[in-house]
Amino acid sequence: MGARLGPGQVLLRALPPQRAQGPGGYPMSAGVIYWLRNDLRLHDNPALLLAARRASEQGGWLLPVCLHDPVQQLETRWGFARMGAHRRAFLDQALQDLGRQLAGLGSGLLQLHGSPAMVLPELARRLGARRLVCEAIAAPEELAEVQALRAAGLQVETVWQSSLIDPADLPFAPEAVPDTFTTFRQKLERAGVLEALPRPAPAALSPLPAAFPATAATLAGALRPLEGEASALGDWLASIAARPDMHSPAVDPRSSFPYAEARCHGGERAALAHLAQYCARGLPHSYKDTRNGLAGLDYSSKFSPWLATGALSPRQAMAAIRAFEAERGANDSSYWLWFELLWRDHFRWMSRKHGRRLYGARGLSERPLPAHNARGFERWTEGRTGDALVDAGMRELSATGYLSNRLRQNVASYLVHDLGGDWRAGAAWFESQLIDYDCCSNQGNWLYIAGRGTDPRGGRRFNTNKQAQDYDRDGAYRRLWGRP
Ligand SMILES: Cc1cc2nc3c(=O)[nH]c(=O)nc-3n(C[C@H](O)[C@H](O)[C@H](O)COP(=O)(O)OP(=O)(O)OC[C@H]3O[C@@H](n4cnc5c(N)ncnc54)[C@H](O)[C@@H]3O)c2cc1C
Repeated sequence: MGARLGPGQVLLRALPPQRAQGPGGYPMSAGVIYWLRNDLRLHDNPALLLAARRASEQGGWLLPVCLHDPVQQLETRWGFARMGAHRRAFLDQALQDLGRQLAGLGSGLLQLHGSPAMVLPELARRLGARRLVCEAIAAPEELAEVQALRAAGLQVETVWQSSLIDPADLPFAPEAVPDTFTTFRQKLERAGVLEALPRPAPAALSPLPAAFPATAATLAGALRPLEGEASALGDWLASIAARPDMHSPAVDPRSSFPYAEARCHGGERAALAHLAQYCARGLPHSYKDTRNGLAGLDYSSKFSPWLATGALSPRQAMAAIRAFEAERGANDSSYWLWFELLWRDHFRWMSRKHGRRLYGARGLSERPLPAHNARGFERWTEGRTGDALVDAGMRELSATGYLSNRLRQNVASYLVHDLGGDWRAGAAWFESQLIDYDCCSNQGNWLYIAGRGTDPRGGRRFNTNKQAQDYDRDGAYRRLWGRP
């Protein structure tokens, strides 16, 4: 199955004849599809718990599914694939881990190739299911995906679970969240609002559909589901099963997040092990002093790649930090982890509040449309701008899929304010490259730098020479990444 085939083509070619149907085109059967999105974990996953409950209430099966949408492989308008090789490789690690974990609970993970609107309703029909549960994501494309499933007749339940603070605990309506971060944080802290407590992982899951032509073990084989199955359902599933190009890039040993090493692998087990060792080594006590570092694993928490894929829940991370504080004392640094995780929350609420407007060229501002400096942008992506700090950062990003916050700020500012480039091209490049790509955090931070978001200060311009003096005085970082 070629990755470039559109989902429509895939289905039209591959579908076997329809089986007998019940009302609304769905045969009657007790079963629930759990569609995994950015929540690739068992711990603190209320959506999975709800799906499991629905399945057992009906005495039916539960099928965990994740999709590889070909849209991710298409070229953006800026001339590169939406999901680059590092992101794909890290995600694949996370899916393999989850597949094994689900198999351990007597279930499995089915990975399919296609868009949600094309694949999920058809899968439901063929399995005789109508119910689907997934996490809620407050971003335009993700909302449209759910709408399309409902329009296709599926009974979709979504569960909001990606923020530290539960929506019900906010001291204001989610639609009225203050636009400025400081006001948001202060109101929460004055009201004594705390993060929601993480929910335990399920101890067992309902079985896979009986009609399903594969064992849990073959399903857990991640990208090799259903080969050689003879039934029509098996043929159909095999024909749309994902087999993305699996060339994992070699990871540069200079990386601050060497995800080729087991300790930094994608997936829940590595995430939880990382969190445990981060606290056991006392690093929350020094976070605020080290967080502006540029190279190495320990200068910041490195939670973000696991948070972005959902392998780590922010509530679980915060629970570990609270336990650390209870045992070893709180200080400014451990507080600052909460502070930064609140930034992540704030960008989520902003996306939920302002919706599509945040994704337009002007953002929330009335300022003229941004220009696109095509040659400058190309030099920027390749680390050939002539600014040593920016170039070093851009090389690290494309060689490893990770970049420190300090350098993200500098390279973003340089594109927007020094090269006069379109912030959307920069955001799209980050989306393609970052293994911790998170739609709300990425969009929010780029808008913030470009002065087109909710921050009242009208943008941030970083003086990269001064930044190099302040944060890379001895030039070690620029030397480290001085060559590709
Ligand atoms: C232009 C730009 C684009 C960015 N794009 C992303 C993105 O796609 N995904 C992403 O997770 N972060 C993004 N960030 C935010 C930040 O750079 C990363 O979250 C951070 O570098 C991740 O490393 P860490 O986990 O070690 O962070 P730490 O410093 O240890 O922080 C702990 C956690 O707090 C949260 N956090 C910290 N800073 C921010 C911030 N500025 N905005 C939102 N959350 C924050 C993250 O969840 C992070 O994991 C972006 C920043 C900039 C300036």
